[in-house]
Amino acid sequence: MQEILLGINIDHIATLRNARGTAYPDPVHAADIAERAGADGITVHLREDRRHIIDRDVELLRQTINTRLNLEMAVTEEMLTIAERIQPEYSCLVPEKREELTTEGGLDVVGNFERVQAACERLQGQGIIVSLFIDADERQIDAAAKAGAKFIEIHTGHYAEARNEAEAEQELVRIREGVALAQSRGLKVNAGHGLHYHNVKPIAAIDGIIELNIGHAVIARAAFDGLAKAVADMKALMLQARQGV
Ligand SMILES: CC(=O)[C@@H](O)[C@H](O)COP(=O)(O)O
Ligand SMILES: NCC(=O)COP(=O)(O)O
Repeated sequence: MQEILLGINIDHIATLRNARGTAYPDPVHAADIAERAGADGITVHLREDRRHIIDRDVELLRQTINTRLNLEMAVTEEMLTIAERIQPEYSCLVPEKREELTTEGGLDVVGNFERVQAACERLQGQGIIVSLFIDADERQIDAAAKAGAKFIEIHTGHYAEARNEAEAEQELVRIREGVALAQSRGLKVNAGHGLHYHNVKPIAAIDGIIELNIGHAVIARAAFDGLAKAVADMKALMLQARQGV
């Protein structure tokens, strides 16, 4: 049986921090906990609007991560320069729209071929492994291979957002076929986006997928799994104060 790896996306630790402008919760601390719990890599998306992860986080994570840093980024000169300076193990090129709540689809490698190819060449020339975040679409997979990327990350958002079982099954078939096609083109395959505790198993079962990148659902689950202790710790502190401890 082939092993499957888990990359944990910690963007939304930073979302929570930035909501109050505090120094906590700290993505560096989150990465440490995730790694100790078995994460095989840490993923962050440095968005152009810096709505969650900021440059300082990426710099500190680069110094502290013990597994691998996967830097998700738009294909812009600004981000390419940052990646060259930070030297993540992986750079995942993603599409970005300023007004979107989260990434809405895969990168259009066909429509931006020269730009993506040049970015692959530039980053891989620096020893950074490039992954292209794309839909399970034959034309995009072919273009990704032609652009020289070593990996693709198949966008599982359409599967995650399926409105019924038939739609989910249709998306699963598309993803399975995409994985097989990508492998036949010499690409290594990761997957991610919108995966959670109730929809991950059929994707994780697909042979050939090397790693799943999962963030939002894990951070959301952590809030509830940790809530009872957090409340009890606060109450204990207050009672200690009344007892003069
Ligand atoms: C590329 C991808 O699927 C996710 O990493 C997503 O882009 C994360 O960004 P947000 O956390 O802002 O949704
Ligand atoms: N590339 C996908 C990712 O990093 C995590 O996406 P999500 O689980 O936060 O939707």
